[in-house]
Amino acid sequence: MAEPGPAPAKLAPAQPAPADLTAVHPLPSPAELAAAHPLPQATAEAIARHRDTVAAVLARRDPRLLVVVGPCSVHDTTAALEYADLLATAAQRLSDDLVIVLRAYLEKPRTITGWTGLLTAPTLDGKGDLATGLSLGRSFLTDAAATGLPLAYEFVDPALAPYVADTVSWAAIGARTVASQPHRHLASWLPMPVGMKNCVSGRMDTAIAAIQAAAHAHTLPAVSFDGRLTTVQSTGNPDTHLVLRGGPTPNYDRASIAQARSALAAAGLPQRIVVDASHGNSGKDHNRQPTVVADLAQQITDGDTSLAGVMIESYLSDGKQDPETAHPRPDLSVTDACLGWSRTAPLLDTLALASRNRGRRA
Ligand SMILES: O=C[C@H](O)[C@H](O)COP(=O)(O)O
Ligand SMILES: C=C(OP(=O)(O)O)C(=O)O
Repeated sequence: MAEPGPAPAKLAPAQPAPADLTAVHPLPSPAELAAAHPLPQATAEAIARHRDTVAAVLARRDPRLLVVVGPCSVHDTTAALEYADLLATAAQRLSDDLVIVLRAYLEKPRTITGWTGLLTAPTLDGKGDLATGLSLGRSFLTDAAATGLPLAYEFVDPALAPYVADTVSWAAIGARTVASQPHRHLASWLPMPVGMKNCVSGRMDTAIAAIQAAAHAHTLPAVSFDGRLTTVQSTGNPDTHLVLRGGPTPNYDRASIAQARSALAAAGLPQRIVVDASHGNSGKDHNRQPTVVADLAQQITDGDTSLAGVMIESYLSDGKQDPETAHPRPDLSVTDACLGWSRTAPLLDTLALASRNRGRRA
């Protein structure tokens, strides 16, 4: 008879609840936060129209070009609203050719560690103060939406989406989360077009799989309006699309766009692509964004109808600063380096001309 093996290890007992209840910080429900920072009816109606317009651009029912532009992250809401006012004026002027959407990103995904954005760490010191962040963040989003601009937002933490989603007209699932099932399921539920970014590695197949997954209905957990964890049934998002952001090498060139078109066609998906001029496409050097935009403008002028949109990281001043600096400037990015406004405005004119030229060819 075989020797009996070692006794199975006992399962560790469940951890007791933390004794120090002062370490627990209850948050408002999405309904309570929305009541404190409501969207006026007229703004909510404008957001519904913006979502339809962005979807129409992506489906080519509207011939204009989508331009998602703005800071890498918002760390100073007053300065970011100053930027939004500049952009709103440009958006109005160029509205025959461009649908301009403000990057209003309040959550930052990190490769390893770093500041996670205003919503979760409003004080820049890395100390999470979610209650303050949610209040400051939603107040900013309602003010930014009041400029009349559609807002773009990357949903990093699915649990926080119900607090802000009603303000958003275009969403991103980022390069670091596009493989994640909770993010794909969230996208299937979000009531706006969602761009799926290629992975940091440069692979686009994960984003294409994300587009397919989010098109389906799913059952997912979500925080309800009154703050309870509930089961939600999504219907599937018909307006998801690919965002090329480069990887170790760029993927905005004609060959990469053609490769993306083929991959989308092979998956039975519409060949509609947004290209991010920053991140892997600029090697994170903001000075390279104008070169990327000029190349994309030429491709659009030459009649490429698969190019539905362009993303630019832009802010009031050129460059970036260390987020841990003692007195951060309000006008300078604390995450990726951005193009300053004076170098961004001419790029918007270039893209408007390219969009008009493409329209003339059609
Ligand atoms: O868009 C911003 C950054 O590229 C993203 O948050 C990742 O930043 P990190 O690689 O510095 O963490
Ligand atoms: C983090 C971002 O992009 P990516 O996911 O492409 O790195 C971003 O756009 O802020």
